[in-house]
Amino acid sequence: MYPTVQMEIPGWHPGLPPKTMGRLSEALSRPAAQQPGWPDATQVRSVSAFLAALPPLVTPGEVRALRRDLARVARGEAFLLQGGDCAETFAGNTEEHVRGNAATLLRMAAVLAEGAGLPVVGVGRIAGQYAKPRSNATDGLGLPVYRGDIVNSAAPDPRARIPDPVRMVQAYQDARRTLDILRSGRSAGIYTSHEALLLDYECPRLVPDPDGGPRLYSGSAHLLWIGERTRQPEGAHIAFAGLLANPVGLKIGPGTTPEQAAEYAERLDPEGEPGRLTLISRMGSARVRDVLPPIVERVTATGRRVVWQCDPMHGNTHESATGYKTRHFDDVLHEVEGFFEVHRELGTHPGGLHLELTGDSVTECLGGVRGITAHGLAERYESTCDPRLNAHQAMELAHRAAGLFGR
Ligand SMILES: O=C[C@H](O)[C@H](O)COP(=O)(O)O
Ligand SMILES: C=C(OP(=O)(O)O)C(=O)O
Ligand SMILES: [Mn+2]
Repeated sequence: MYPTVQMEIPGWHPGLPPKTMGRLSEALSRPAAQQPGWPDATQVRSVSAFLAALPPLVTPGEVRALRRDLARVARGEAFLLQGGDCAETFAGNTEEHVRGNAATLLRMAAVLAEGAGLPVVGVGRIAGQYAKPRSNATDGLGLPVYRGDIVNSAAPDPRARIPDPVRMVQAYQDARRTLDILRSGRSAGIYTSHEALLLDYECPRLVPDPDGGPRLYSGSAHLLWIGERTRQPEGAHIAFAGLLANPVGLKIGPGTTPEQAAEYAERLDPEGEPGRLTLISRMGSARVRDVLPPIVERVTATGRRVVWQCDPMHGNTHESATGYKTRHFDDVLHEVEGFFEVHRELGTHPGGLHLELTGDSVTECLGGVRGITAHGLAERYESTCDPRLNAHQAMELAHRAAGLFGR
């Protein structure tokens, strides 16, 4: 188990009414997993205060539009396609990269819309996907592990791995620039999302509901999700997600019991609002057909309409014979097929896909019609964390998934 930290309770948040501040403080009084060991707490406090004074990246109006769209997905009237880099990087977020990822997502959305006969809601893992939870505290070289550009640098140098809170400001600026690129292009209709992992970044981005509602809007992204490694029921991340007016996602791995899934649904969707919660299953191709059905049945029995989304990436990771962290296209496809089969049998809506992909011609995942081999991975392996489908593999998956609707 990775050590948890006790967050510092901020006393500085501008504009939050005292009652709300009390609920945020309660959330942050819980143990928070996967937070960096910042070397200088005073510096974190001043960076957080600086971040809190910066304008939101997304507006409550946009967030409400996504809530309406996800309600349609939950009712079976639309499909959700979410995808992008495992880890965005400051250096890698060029205009070409951002436009390439968005264009790939839009092309896939068109294919899926035709296959499903439904509108597709497009959400990027973009404009903020900078923080990474890790399995181990050190990497293969024995250095403190890379935790995403918002925390430290991937460079294999002990000094570069020291968490630097100023990187949170750089992440905000990079996200703003990415959004500007998205909003000025054909990709303008894509919503943003990232894992709500780094609480020192997420908390300053909260704003009160302009209509006086009890929940807080995150100005950080339209949709935030809680990861597999930080979903401890009594932990800070789940409590944080419960405060949000934004729709929230929750990753559920093969260890999740049906009872736990129902408890998450009750906790994160207390009002039973269709689409408020997206349950993102990442079971692995060998487990999805066994593990997912009782979860879907149990959550459906609570009367809630969640979005069921399949992440066929994170349960299918292995090391290649040539030493690369990779996934095989066939395993990814097999998990997607299993997900569709489960929902067909239960009569529930296979609501969406959650993918790590890029428009770049990288060689990070094996297989696909172009047949990337273990030796071919070295050609262009650029991810700083998990392997992504390249544009060809992503389109191939979209075509195969499009063929699964109504079968
Ligand atoms: O993106 C997901 C996780 O951060 C990632 O799979 C963890 O990778 P690790 O097992 O190499 O730490
Ligand atoms: C960290 C991730 O996944 P998970 O929490 O499912 O392992 C991710 O989506 O990058
Ligand atoms: Mn990942």
